[in-house]
Amino acid sequence: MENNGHEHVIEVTDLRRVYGGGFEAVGGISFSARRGEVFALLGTNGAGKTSTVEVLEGLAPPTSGTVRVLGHDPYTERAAVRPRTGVMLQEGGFPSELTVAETTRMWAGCVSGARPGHEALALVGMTGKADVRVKQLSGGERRRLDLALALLGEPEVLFLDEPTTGLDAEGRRDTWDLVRALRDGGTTVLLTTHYLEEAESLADRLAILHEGRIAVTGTPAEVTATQPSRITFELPENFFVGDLPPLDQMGVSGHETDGRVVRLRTRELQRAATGLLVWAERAGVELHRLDVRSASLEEAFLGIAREVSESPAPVQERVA
Ligand SMILES: Nc1ncnc2c1ncn2[C@@H]1O[C@H](COP(=O)(O)OP(=O)(O)OP(=O)(O)O)[C@@H](O)[C@H]1O
Repeated sequence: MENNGHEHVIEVTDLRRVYGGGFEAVGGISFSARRGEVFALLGTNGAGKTSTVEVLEGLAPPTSGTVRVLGHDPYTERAAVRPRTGVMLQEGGFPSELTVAETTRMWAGCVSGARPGHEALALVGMTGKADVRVKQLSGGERRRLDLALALLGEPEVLFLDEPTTGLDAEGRRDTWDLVRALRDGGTTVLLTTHYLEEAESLADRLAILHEGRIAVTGTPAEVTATQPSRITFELPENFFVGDLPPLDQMGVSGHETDGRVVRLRTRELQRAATGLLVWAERAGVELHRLDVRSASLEEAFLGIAREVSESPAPVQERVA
């Protein structure tokens, strides 16, 4: 299969991975990523992200199901896939006595058509560290070196396993900018991360894994929309929730009170906020500590993890 334009570069269908002792780490998941798309795999610890990515990278075969990368089976057709992919592992594990430049040169020797090492180092802002030994690098600098090595072959598909772990805020933003630039240049990126802000900011689409299954998948906005938005405020003395207009008519689906603090949940944030503010204006009431916010991916993540662990059967592919 040729992969031009918008065809799927990564296709995972009913993937299962069962380890030696019979433990099912990945329980039949399906997702795909197009050319020039960032797809994020999120999940609780032990959810099956690495077990999935290892199969995509061709490091292990699926127990059942099919996986295609650039139209090929990454395990049985490794020679066709490997030169077109870049892999950034969680632990680079390079000889610590080598300098950054030596490491880059050594790695470039294993990559066909590698770009010059200094170019890869420049992409990740490591030009000034070329002569430093790997063992002297900070944790964040090692992650940048790992990324530079993954970029040596100018890959069409890039696997990034927790790429910004250990990076400071600036390093994280730099990596995000680089991933966006690679994506805009047509690279397909499969990202695993524990930073929900990272997924929200970078991913075109994402899937949240829980106990080896996809609990929810979609764009960050679609996944976030599975959770209600919230309005919080403090009612002044002598006012009670019963003084508010009927909550259901404002699109409010639920509420809690804690002393004078009122929390409203709604899936119609604009309608609920307008109803509340118009009421306050007319009643001459000042709402202290007013906070109006859409659900974040973090709330969606926590909500889904909670919901799935409480329900007997996982909810598959709730958002198409
Ligand atoms: N070789 C193995 N043999 C048996 N079980 C394994 C093996 N490797 C991983 N597992 C188990 O499979 C499950 C999924 O692990 P995996 O590393 O894929 O999760 P993850 O989502 O990447 O987690 P984390 O976020 O903690 O890195 C875990 O329960 C883990 O203990």
